[in-house]
Amino acid sequence: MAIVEVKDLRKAYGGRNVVDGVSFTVEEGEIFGILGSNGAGKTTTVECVEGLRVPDSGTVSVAGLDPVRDHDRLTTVLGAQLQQSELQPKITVREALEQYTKFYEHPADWRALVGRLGLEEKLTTRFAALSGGQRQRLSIALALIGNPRVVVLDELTTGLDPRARRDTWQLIEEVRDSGVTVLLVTHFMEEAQRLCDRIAVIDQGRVAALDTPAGLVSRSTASTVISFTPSQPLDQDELDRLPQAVSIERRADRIVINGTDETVDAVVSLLARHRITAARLRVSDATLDDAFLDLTGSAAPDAADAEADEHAPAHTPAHEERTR
Ligand SMILES: Nc1ncnc2c1ncn2[C@@H]1O[C@H](COP(=O)(O)OP(=O)(O)OP(=O)(O)O)[C@@H](O)[C@H]1O
Repeated sequence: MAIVEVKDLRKAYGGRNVVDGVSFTVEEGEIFGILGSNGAGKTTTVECVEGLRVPDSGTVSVAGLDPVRDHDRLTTVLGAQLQQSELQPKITVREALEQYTKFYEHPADWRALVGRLGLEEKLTTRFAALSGGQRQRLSIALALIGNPRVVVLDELTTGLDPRARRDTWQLIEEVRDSGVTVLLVTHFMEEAQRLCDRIAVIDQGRVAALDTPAGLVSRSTASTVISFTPSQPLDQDELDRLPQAVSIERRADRIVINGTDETVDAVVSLLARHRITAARLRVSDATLDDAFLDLTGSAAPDAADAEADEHAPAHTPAHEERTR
């Protein structure tokens, strides 16, 4: 059963459509990913779901509620990840949990959440003294305090080191396993591939594709990657004529080609024709990065982008129209 329904959502700023007819539904119990490059319109989309921005047109429904019109009731079904700026640096973990508990009529027991999220030892620690990973744990705890049916996590693991990121992935899976639907906004291909049941790839305000991670990879035209080191130089014109090759890269002495099984057959014949041997020949399935490139025409946003974002100024104008 769909718990979030977004239909033909549109939002423009300064005459530019930043969300341009986005539609998707999130099924109860899934981790649904919104994946896209910087500025693709991901946050604007989920903030419309959270009722923090007012759509220009289109409809959004969360458990049957209109996020803007029914905002008070929405907070009982939807938990949003805390923005760091919303907590005082001096507040302790315990104080934050107690304060948030008061916002809800039927809150979860914060002590149980603290146990689940491994924050027991940190109850008297001030927010400013928490590590990035601990802040994210607190952020998840605060999003879950109202016993929501859906949580929205926007770039939750940006800025975390790989270990803390993996720990956070496990927590997100545990949240889903406890019956809460997760709407996850991310830059990270690996994160999307590992966690999401389905992914909407957003490109320039539109849904470029919506499928399972495996479905996105297999529907991309470049579903296979072949790489090898030829024993003699290969003529570029001949490589360019390979059927269904989406990209051909030379990396030092290696050639890496994204294509299909037909491309692989053609590479093998080409090598045989010229009596060229291929050292360290590898044929593998394409990854979500390859599919992303194929679907959006731009390279997958990588960790470096995300780390850089951390230090970029937040979009403050959006908050002017926040409804809470
Ligand atoms: N309140 C606003 N006023 C003007 N422009 C805005 C506002 N909010 C967002 N934008 C612009 O809309 C576009 C989409 O922004 P959005 O934050 O939704 O993208 P995003 O996919 O979440 O990007 P990122 O990954 O960088 O956060 C961007 O070009 C952004 O600068």
